[in-house]
Amino acid sequence: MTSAPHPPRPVLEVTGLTVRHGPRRRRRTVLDGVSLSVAPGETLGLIGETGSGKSTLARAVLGLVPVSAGTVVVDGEDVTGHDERRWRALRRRGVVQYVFQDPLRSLDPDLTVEESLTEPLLVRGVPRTEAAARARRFLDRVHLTTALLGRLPGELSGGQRQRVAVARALVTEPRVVILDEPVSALDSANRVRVLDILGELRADGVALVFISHDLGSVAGTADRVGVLYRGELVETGTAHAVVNRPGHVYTRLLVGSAPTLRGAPADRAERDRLRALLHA
Ligand SMILES: Nc1ncnc2c1ncn2[C@@H]1O[C@H](COP(=O)(O)OP(=O)(O)OP(=O)(O)O)[C@@H](O)[C@H]1O
Repeated sequence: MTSAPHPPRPVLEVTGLTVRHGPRRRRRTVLDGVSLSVAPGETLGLIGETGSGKSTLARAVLGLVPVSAGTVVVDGEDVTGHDERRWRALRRRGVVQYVFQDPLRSLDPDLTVEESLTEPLLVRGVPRTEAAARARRFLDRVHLTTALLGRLPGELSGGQRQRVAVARALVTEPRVVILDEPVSALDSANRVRVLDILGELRADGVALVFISHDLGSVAGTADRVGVLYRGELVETGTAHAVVNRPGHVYTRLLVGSAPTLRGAPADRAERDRLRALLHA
């Protein structure tokens, strides 16, 4: 008798994550008991309106904001109680990487593309020739030519810059890459290109957390979608299920407001009804 294969161990496991901001008497809960997990090669889309806590969740996973309760386990390592020294060591190993909405935040304006791509490797002790070879390989991975290696970020188009930022996140061969609104600053042609590249990464076994306020960008790329609403994860499911059978009122409103997702958008009266329910 053959036993069923074990599901792969998640590379990111967040359990009951709670983040509160502000001084004690005016403390606000920004994330409230959020639990999620991402498997190798899986893309989790995280959507929510502005202020719902998406960036806070990403920052908490990266040790950039203090966690009030809950745990974060990255590649089997509980990082919740890590001090700054252990975080630095983890970041240096490049296990988790972060790509910002604005690639100029991910890239040093004074470093050439080649320097941006080799720097994370050189600090880890990778020999220069190997780092240079890897930089070329990952530039190719994001469909850019080596002719760009000598350019500064300011000498690239927005779409090229974002692809360099993705390549830089990938050179350390991370287990998890968190992309915070990676396509929202791009025009539609570049948006499609970057989304295609993210789709291709799945085959490499990299786990992606793709954060966006736009369900339309996420639904085509993500295997599963989580919906954050006012700091709570109100819904998770396959992209197909969330789009076709949204459970939470907020998700129904999101789906109803995105005409390209399911043919016709919900009519105005239906959207007004859902909005009224949300704010009741
Ligand atoms: N350091 C902080 N101190 C106090 N409040 C904060 C802090 N950082 C974020 N917040 C608040 O936490 C809430 C969630 O913010 P967050 O940036 O995570 O939202 P978001 O979903 O990423 O929004 P956006 O889509 O606009 O980037 C917001 O109300 C924000 O004002």
